[in-house]
Amino acid sequence: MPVHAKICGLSDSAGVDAAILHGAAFVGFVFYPPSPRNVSPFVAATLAAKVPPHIKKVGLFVDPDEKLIRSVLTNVPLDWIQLHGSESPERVREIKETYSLPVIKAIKVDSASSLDEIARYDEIADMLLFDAKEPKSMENALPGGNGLAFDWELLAGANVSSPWMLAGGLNSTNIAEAVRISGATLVDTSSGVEFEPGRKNPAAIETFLAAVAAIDA
Ligand SMILES: O=C(O)c1ccccc1N[C@@H]1O[C@H](COP(=O)(O)O)[C@@H](O)[C@H]1O
Repeated sequence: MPVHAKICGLSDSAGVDAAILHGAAFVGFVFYPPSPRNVSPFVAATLAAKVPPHIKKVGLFVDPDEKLIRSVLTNVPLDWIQLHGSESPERVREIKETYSLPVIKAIKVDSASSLDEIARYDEIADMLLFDAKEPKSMENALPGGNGLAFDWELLAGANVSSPWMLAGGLNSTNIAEAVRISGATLVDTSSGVEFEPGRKNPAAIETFLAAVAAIDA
């Protein structure tokens, strides 16, 4: 089965162009001010205008309030909302219904028990995304986008009925193994295609997407 990729945390034209040219299925913009990848609705609107309709535009939020979501959606024609905080199932449902957009809910994984969360969101979110849980010991950790991988074996036997995406520390050198072990058909990267946090590397985006395209999942 083919594997499709999301390139997240895009904040400039060169990164967006590389994602489009080399076959991303999704592009992501971060609307979370503490992140080095945060973009204003104005910048995101300019970048989103470059994206052809077959590539889906995802807006990433962390426990967003209505004011933030509205200010983004007024300017940026998102196709998906990604919720990467501690949003409850009720809040996920509310956001879906209020904005009539499909929602990706991130589940943070650090052990088998993390997967208990699947049952809480599986019938509510339109897609789940598995990312590494940020370790308490990590200084300046973000709620995601820390470039950390988790034990992909945990997903091998997981019972998920919604579509799901693998994230967390993925790059061109580990993506084939990550897909082989986890069984993912959708993958997401941000840190793995950067020069430094918040500065995407177009050549690394190209290499990552080529590695994804070469996978015979
Ligand atoms: O990228 C961020 O700055 C970010 C901030 C807050 C929540 C999530 C964030 N990023 C998302 O985390 C996963 C994994 O990223 P990485 O490849 O390990 O860097 C991915 O969905 C990012 O978009």
